[in-house]
Amino acid sequence: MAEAAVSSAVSSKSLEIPLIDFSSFVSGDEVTRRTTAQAILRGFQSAGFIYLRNHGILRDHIQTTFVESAKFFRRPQAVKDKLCWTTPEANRGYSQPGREKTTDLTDAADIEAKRAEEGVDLKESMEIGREGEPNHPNQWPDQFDKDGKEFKKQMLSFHDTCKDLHIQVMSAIAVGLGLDEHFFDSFCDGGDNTLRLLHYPEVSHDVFLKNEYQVRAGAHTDYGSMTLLFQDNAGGLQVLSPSGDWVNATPIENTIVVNAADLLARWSNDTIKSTKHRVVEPPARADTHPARYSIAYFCNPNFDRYIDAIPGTYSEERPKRYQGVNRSVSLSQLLSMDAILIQAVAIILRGGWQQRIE
Ligand SMILES: O=C(O)CCC(=O)C(=O)O
Ligand SMILES: [Fe+2]
Repeated sequence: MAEAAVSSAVSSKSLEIPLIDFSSFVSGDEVTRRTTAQAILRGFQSAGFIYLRNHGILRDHIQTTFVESAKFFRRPQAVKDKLCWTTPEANRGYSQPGREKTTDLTDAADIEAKRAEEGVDLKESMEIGREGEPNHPNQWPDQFDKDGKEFKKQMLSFHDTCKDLHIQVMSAIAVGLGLDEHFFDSFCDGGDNTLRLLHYPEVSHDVFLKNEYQVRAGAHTDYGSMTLLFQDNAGGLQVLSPSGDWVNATPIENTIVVNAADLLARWSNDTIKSTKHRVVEPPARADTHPARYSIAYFCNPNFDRYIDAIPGTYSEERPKRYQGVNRSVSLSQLLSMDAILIQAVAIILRGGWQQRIE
C-alpha cells in the first residue's frame, strides 16, 4: 500500500513534527500538490521543523558527501588549521574543536560567562559558501593532494544540489500560502547558502556526567531562510517544544530534517517559527558514544534582495511587525537593528571571543 503523503516524524505530547513525502508536492496532481504544500507550511508554522522523504537528492550523493566529510576531518590537525575560518564576512573554512560555542546570546560578557559555566561545543566544522563570491574564496584542501580535489568536486556538486531543493521547498511554502509557485524563485536562485560539515568526535559518557551543561552543540536558532539538515543515525539532536521541553528529533533513514530560520520567521511576519534546537548526549546508553556526523545546509535569500513581509502574512488585524531589511547592510547597521537579525555564535579564540554574524 502506498504511504501517506504526510505522517509523523516526531510525536510527543508537546511537539509534532510531520514527515512529508516531498514527491507528492513535486509530482503529485494539483490537489495532492496543494495539500502537501499546506502540510509543509503547517509544519513550519507549528513546530518550525519538518522531515522530508523522497526529497529527490540521491542516497549515493548524500552518502559520498558524508564519506568525503569524514575523510576531511581525519586529516592532521595542522593541515586542517591551514584552512581555518577567518572572518564572519567570509564565513568559510575550518573551525577546530573548542573554538565555537553556539548560542543566541549577543552580549560579550554574557557569552563569556556562559562559556565558563557550560564549556565549549564538542565539535569541529567546515564551512563552504557560494563558490566565486568576490573577496571570499572558499578554503579548499585541493592544494594538498588528490583527495582534496575530490573533496572540492563533491562539495561543490552537493552545494548545487541543495540549492535546488531550497528553491523547491520555498516553492511549497509559496503554494501553501496561496501564492504563485515561483514567488520565491528570484529571491533564492543566487545560492548565497552555506554548506557546513559537522563532526562531533567520539566522547565518553563521563564527560556529560561531570558537567550537566555539556552539549555537543548549544541551543540556538539558525539565521537565514531555512536549514536542510542531514544527520547520521547517532542521535542527539533535540528541538525545543512550545511548552519548553526538549524533544528528540530522532534520525529517520533517508530523510532530511528541515527547519525554518530567523529570517524566514521575520519574512513571514512571525507566522513561521524559527525554533531552538541543540545537540546533546545521544539517548542510547553507552560508556563511549561514537562520533556523530551531520551536514547542515544553511539557506538564505539572495544577499542583494530586500526582505519585506510576504504578501498574505500581514493584514489590518495583523500588521507588519518588522521593517523590510536588506542583507547587504553593514555590520554596524545590523547591530543597531533588532537582535533577530543576528545569529551570534561565540567563537572562542584563545580566551578571546568573537561573534559570528552570517
Ligand atoms: O548537527 C546537527 O544535527 C545540528 C547542527 C546545527 O543545528 C547547526 O549547525 O546549526
Ligand atoms: Fe542549527
